Amino acid sequence: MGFEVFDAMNQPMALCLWILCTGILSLASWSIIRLIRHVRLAQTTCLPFVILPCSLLGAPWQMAQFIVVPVLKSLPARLTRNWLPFLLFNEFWHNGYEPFERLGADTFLAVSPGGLILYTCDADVNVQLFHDGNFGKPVELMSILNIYGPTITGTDGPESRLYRKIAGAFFSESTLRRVFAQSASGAKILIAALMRSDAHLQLRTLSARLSLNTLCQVAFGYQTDSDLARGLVFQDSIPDGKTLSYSQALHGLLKSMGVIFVVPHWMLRISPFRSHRHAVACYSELGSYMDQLKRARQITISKTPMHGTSSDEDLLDLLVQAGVSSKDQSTPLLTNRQVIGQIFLFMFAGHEANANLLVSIILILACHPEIQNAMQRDLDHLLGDTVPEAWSYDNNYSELMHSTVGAVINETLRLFTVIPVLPKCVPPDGPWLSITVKGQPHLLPPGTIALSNTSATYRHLKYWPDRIAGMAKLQRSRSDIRNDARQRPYTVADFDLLRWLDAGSTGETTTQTASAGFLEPRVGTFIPFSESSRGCPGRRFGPVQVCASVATLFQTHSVELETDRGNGDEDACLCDEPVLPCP
Ligand code: HEM
Repeated sequence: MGFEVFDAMNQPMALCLWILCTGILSLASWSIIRLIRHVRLAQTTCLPFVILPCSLLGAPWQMAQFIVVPVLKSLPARLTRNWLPFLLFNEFWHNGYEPFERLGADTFLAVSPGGLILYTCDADVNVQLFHDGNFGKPVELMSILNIYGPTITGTDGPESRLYRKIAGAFFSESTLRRVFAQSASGAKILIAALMRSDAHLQLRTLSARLSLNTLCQVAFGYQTDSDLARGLVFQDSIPDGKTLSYSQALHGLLKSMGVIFVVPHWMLRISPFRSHRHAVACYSELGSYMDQLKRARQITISKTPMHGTSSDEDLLDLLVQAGVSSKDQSTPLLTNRQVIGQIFLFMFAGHEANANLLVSIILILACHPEIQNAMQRDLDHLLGDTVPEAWSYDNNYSELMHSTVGAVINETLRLFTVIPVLPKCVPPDGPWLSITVKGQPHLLPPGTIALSNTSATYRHLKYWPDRIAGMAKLQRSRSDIRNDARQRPYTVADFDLLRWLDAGSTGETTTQTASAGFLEPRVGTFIPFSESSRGCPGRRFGPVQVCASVATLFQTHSVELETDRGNGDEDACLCDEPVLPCP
């Protein structure tokens, strides 16, 4: 009797244990079989490869890394340093070229049970990935952006090309004129906000609000300077029927995209976590803002048939018109979901990178007063005492971009690259594709993901010799520096304007060329906006916006590091008088 009770109690537990063990064993066998298969595939390419326990892009790693990475990092570095960096997406920027250097290859495959990923920082391979039209975009990685409808980025092939074609007319010279003027006007409002004593704690938020407001005014005819002024003091106006302002909804959503993408929305609504309920509120309120925006423009267009003639068409005109039938077009080119999908994508892609770039510039200038001083000298020379309202894209932009201002923007884009890796892929249902590495062709199997690592390319000494950090290295051995993450010889220390300004007069012309003394980087070595058919459509919009903002901010004001807090922390703050004289 006693034994029967014991058996009965343990049967469920034994069953669970058996299922667990069988599951683990099956998963392990499946992983080993797939790994062997992928290693064989990697061998056929004749490229160097490194074996990883899982794929950087796989869902299991994405979910488990927050627990596993601290454990792996606590192990002796010699056990992990040759492979772990290739699994740490968020550290690609920090690591720069170092993991490639350690491995001794600029192009190699990472092989795991999840598949093959090509990592490269070789300029020639970058060029092939961007310009060979056979390489596609791994849309499944980008489908997180399709939360309101299919987007230009979350699709590939003819569909993505259609969205691009519709939006293309917006990126014209007349738009750039508006961007320049609006950015200067917005930056004046930002100055007032930055003068507040706690502004340095909100630099990123303030910059994002400025950038979003500029984009909205120029691309969607939405928001005003007064909205910006209120937004920058966190007194946004919230219309009746809403609980969040438009920018609160968008920025709140961008923080929680993952959860919105993965978890059913009804679950988020009843979740005990406030952050979940907030995420879904941001999602639905932003959806409602975009819908209202679209409907209002539809009404305007239908009432004024001449509205949106080619010179004054904004992006919203183009998208809304593509979503309605007309005399020439009996079936609309875009469905409602496709229109809203593009509005969302452009709202996101059109302001985030600019905002981050402006913040990086402000911080880097605070770290380098001598560079700030030089830039202000150029601003004095080019703009004198004229007010921003008197400046224009036609008269000032090109000159500014060939001066220290352009050098600051480019050097910041190089060292603080906004997107640390650009993904491409060999289409899973297509043929093997060839890439040439150091003159040798290699065939990549279908389904291979290719990551062009811009952070590593921009810190590759072959393309970007470290003229300043080289001096420091004379005093410390390279391996000392490499093993001490805090002392790495790049980023802030490596910020060097003369690369861009003195290009014609340095030995760098062997690898790079110069136009009117301003560096034109060798193709494939500087790709902040990506290239070719999937390159950034805002590649001119972004610099125009940032250039006008920087000129406005720094013509009359300076930033300096606030170092008197006694806790060793340093922040940037804005001063109404130039800290350093601008002779
Ligand atoms: C400094 C500012 C900017 C930087 C550094 C930047 C950078 C980039 C990069 C690197 C990509 C390619 C991403 C990839 O291949 O995965 C991209 C794509 C894109 N960017 Fe920008 N961008 C900037 C500003 C803008 C602006 C102002 C707009 C629009 C007004 C914009 C709209 C887009 C769009 C729609 C895409 C997706 C293109 C596609 O998937 O085919 N960007 N951007």
